[in-house]
Amino acid sequence: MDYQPLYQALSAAGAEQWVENLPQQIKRALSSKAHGTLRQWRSLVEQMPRLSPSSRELVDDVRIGRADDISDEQRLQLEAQLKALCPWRKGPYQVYGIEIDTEWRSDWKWERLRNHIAPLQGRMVLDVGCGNGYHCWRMLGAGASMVVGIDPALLNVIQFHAIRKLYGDAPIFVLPFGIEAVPNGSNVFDTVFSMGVLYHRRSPIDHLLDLKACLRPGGELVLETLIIEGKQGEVLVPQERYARMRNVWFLPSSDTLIGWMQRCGFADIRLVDVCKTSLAEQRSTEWMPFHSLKNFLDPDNPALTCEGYPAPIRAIFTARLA
Ligand SMILES: Nc1ncnc2c1ncn2[C@@H]1O[C@H](C[S@+](CC[C@H]([NH3+])C(=O)[O-])CC(=O)[O-])[C@@H](O)[C@H]1O
Repeated sequence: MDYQPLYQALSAAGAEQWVENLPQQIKRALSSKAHGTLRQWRSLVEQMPRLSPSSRELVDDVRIGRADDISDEQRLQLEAQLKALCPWRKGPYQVYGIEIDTEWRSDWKWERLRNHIAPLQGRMVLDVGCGNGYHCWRMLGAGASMVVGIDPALLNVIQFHAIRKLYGDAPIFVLPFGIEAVPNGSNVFDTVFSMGVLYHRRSPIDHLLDLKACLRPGGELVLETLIIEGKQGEVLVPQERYARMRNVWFLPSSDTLIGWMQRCGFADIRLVDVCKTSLAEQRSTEWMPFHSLKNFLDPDNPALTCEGYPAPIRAIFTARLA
């Protein structure tokens, strides 16, 4: 992938210090010898064909090309290549007539927030914990001038490379590391998204401060996370697992989280959506055949997780950096 447009945009925006290290950071992560299957995944993407899609839709879904752009044989081969990158968690994607039916209906989350955020037209956007980049594509579709996603899970990054190859050149990049690898002096983004990440962080306040450090003054934060119902000051710290996930730390009430955001210096904080995750939004599919939400809830009481905690409720907040 040609990262030059990314380096140029970041340098022009004033993040020269990051750009100095970025090529090394990317190279190191994508050639990690500690990761057994990484080389296999990368060669799978290399073997995928460079096609010319007759259409590219990003506004209302992510749809690249049509079924009749390629032969049946080509489609079967492409489908097998994409399946070799399973499990696909975030999507859905339609590519050359292949429906990648992912574990999550990530498009539903986008629907819940799209009318509440500052218009992305011409904005430089960072999506922290972007998964395989599904929402990054929707951000590009909403007119962002450049979208940078970051995610430390390498299968996600490789899935993004696959979709990016099928789509063709575009100002969209997914970088193979977490928020902690973004250095000081990267406060160049007009909008920063953090969706589904805060509860994975052991220090939620530091996460909010890290997000703040990526925003230019006046920029917008879009924060989506698991919450609990409760008053100001209430927060759930699961004893061990939450909905079978080991790495879940802080589930605040919405008022508690608003307090944390205020304390971190965010202004105009708005709670724009609260939604109980349904079994239709997160489920096992042909493209993610493992256990999903249904298996993580109490079989006798779907209002509870199998550990006895309140079942997942997700909230979306917007805020501005004063
Ligand atoms: N330190 C970190 N820095 C950045 N990303 C991280 C970090 N730790 C984990 N992640 C990444 O954050 C993503 C969270 S998933 C949300 C995806 C998308 N945003 C969505 O809203 O659908 C939600 C979930 O699976 O619980 C994963 O892709 C991790 O690899």
